[in-house]
Amino acid sequence: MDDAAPGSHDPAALTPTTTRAGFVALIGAPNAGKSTLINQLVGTKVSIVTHKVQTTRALVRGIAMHGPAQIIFVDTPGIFKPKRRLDRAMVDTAWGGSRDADVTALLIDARKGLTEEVEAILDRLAGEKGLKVLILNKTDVANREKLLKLAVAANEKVTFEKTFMVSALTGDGVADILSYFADKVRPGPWLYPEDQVSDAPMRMLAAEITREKLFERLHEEIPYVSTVETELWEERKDGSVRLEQTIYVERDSQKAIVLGKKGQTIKVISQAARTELTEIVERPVHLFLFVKVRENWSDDPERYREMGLEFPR
Ligand SMILES: Nc1nc2c(ncn2[C@@H]2O[C@H](COP(=O)(O)OP(=O)(O)OP(=O)(O)O)[C@@H](O)[C@H]2O)c(=O)[nH]1
Repeated sequence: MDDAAPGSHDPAALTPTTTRAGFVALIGAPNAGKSTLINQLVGTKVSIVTHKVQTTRALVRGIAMHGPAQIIFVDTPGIFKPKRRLDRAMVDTAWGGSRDADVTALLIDARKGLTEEVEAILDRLAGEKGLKVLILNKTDVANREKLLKLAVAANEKVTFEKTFMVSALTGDGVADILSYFADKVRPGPWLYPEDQVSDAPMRMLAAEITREKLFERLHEEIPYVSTVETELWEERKDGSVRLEQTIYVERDSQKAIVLGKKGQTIKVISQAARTELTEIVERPVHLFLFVKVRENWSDDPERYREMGLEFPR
């Protein structure tokens, strides 16, 4: 017999279910700890974490399973004052991600407190609709009195349904956030297979890892003008993976820096990326890196699409 009432076209009524699923957007100033928190919530490395700012260029989603709930996190690029075209695209993408989500969570670095950047985000967030929560991060290094003052000040500016205090680094308080979100996402079928922790295509994740290694190795201008693309991801019969990636820079002089003397720099970057990828895919990885000069890539709409960003007009 059909469970649905006669004449009902509500799909939920046709498939009675207790599962829940939905999106949570994490927004915050660069370095607030969004990537660290998502990795902690999901339990697997899906989003790159570095000590440098503005490393998250594309939306990378992590998926957490909590009882019958599937929570899909959108790790938005840090929201900051846009100057270049690429920066504007990142900011627009961040706010777009927030509007599409069931819950928007603002993450604040509690040690830094209400900086000018955070104030600007609060002002804009106050005008946005939807369910909002506040997460004060880095409690492991923040002073307790300051934390409480910060919570009060932020809540005066924006109507947050709840305020959490966590350390994304140690995991302290993170379980509470997960239970809360599990409760807030809507009843409905799961949007991804249960065992799939990330829908970020493996190619993109692999490119992010190599870009992270570039950041770590080259401290100057280079990482900001380079992009990494995975051209080939080949599963081989012997169980290993062959990966070919291209690092794009804007000038020959930058190419020389990335390669290093006798190719030493690129070798170190490649070894570090390969080690990490091998751990993640739990298989031997053969990584081949190429460096190419592509002038003005940051003005090319196609490069933006590859990074999951809208090209700003
Ligand atoms: N002490 C401490 N450090 C943290 C905590 N959470 C994150 N960090 C550190 O803060 C830095 C920035 O963390 P990320 O997770 O990369 O920050 P993000 O907000 O994703 O940064 P963008 O990608 O630039 O937007 C890293 O060095 C983290 O290790 C925390 O709870 N405590």
